[in-house]
Amino acid sequence: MNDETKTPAHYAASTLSEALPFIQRYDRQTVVIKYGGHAMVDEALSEAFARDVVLLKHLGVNPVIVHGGGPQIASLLERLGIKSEFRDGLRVTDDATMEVVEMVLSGPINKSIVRAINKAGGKAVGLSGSDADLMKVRRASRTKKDPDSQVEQLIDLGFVGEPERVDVSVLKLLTDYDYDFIPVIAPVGFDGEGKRYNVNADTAAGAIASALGASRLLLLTDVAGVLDKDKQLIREIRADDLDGLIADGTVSGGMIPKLETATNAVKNGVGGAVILDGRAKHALLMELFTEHGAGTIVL
Ligand SMILES: Nc1ncnc2c1ncn2[C@@H]1O[C@H](COP(=O)(O)OP(=O)(O)O)[C@@H](O)[C@H]1O
Ligand SMILES: CC(=O)N[C@@H](CCC(=O)OP(=O)(O)O)C(=O)O
Repeated sequence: MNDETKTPAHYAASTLSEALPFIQRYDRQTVVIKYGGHAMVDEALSEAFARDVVLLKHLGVNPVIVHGGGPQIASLLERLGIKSEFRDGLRVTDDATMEVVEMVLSGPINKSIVRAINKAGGKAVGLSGSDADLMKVRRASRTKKDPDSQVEQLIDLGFVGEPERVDVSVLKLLTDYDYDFIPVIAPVGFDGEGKRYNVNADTAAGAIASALGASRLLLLTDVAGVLDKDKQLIREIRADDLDGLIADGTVSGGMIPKLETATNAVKNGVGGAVILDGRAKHALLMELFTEHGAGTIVL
């Protein structure tokens, strides 16, 4: 049969057939998907995302979702007249901010993702890092050189947490093949005293992917991947390149914790971490089940 006589159904069937080696590669493998706040603003895209997650599950992959919600937190903080600032891509979090962060992440955002997946035929379960001892954190600290004295100064980020210990037992239970649940996790952790902490969603996803020994960590965001100074997509980054990319200003803002997460996850045994465009329909399927992949892979 030549190409002219092929119908769309023929193309669909051959696409499915070409996906076989990828379906075999990811059979029963855990893939942690970080669903960023910027990638969830469009309702049609959110529905497509939920359908793709359910399809992954039916194809034998074990998807675990960790979500963000930065823009949604920002909008509620603004409505409440609470000022917010970021340092090194992390939101400085005081008491009042923490209240809003937990309200937004563990409330409407988490539940809307759960409902979208369930509507598409999956069985999603909403959790936060505070459930079942999932994500114990320590207070995050950052330092900055004073430009005049060149002395390192401590930056206080307030209630920002860095994962210290991830207990994946609840995730193992939920994703057991007898039950087939899809965990959807809000990045709110707790410390040894039971205090709640705001964790950057990329960082949370990376820690969970490492603890699960995931084959892939997919970080969905609102850019095509990591861009160079000429705004061209960088297809591959090695862990050793990161410091240089930060130092020369190629990456900044929210891309810093994203790349730190990706490189740490790979160092900790995750098969590969990919930063990809959540605004592109079926980005997940393209990345996992086609030759082409999408975005920037960190190896
Ligand atoms: N080199 C870079 N390539 C791509 N994006 C970059 C780069 N440096 C900084 N960024 C910024 O990082 C943002 C992605 O991080 P963030 O806003 O935290 O996303 P998300 O909410 O999806 O986690 C991009 O929208 C872009 O503004
Ligand atoms: C400490 C810190 O910065 N926490 C983030 C948590 C949400 C998040 O990471 O959301 P996105 O992935 O959509 O950016 C915040 O408060 O915005």
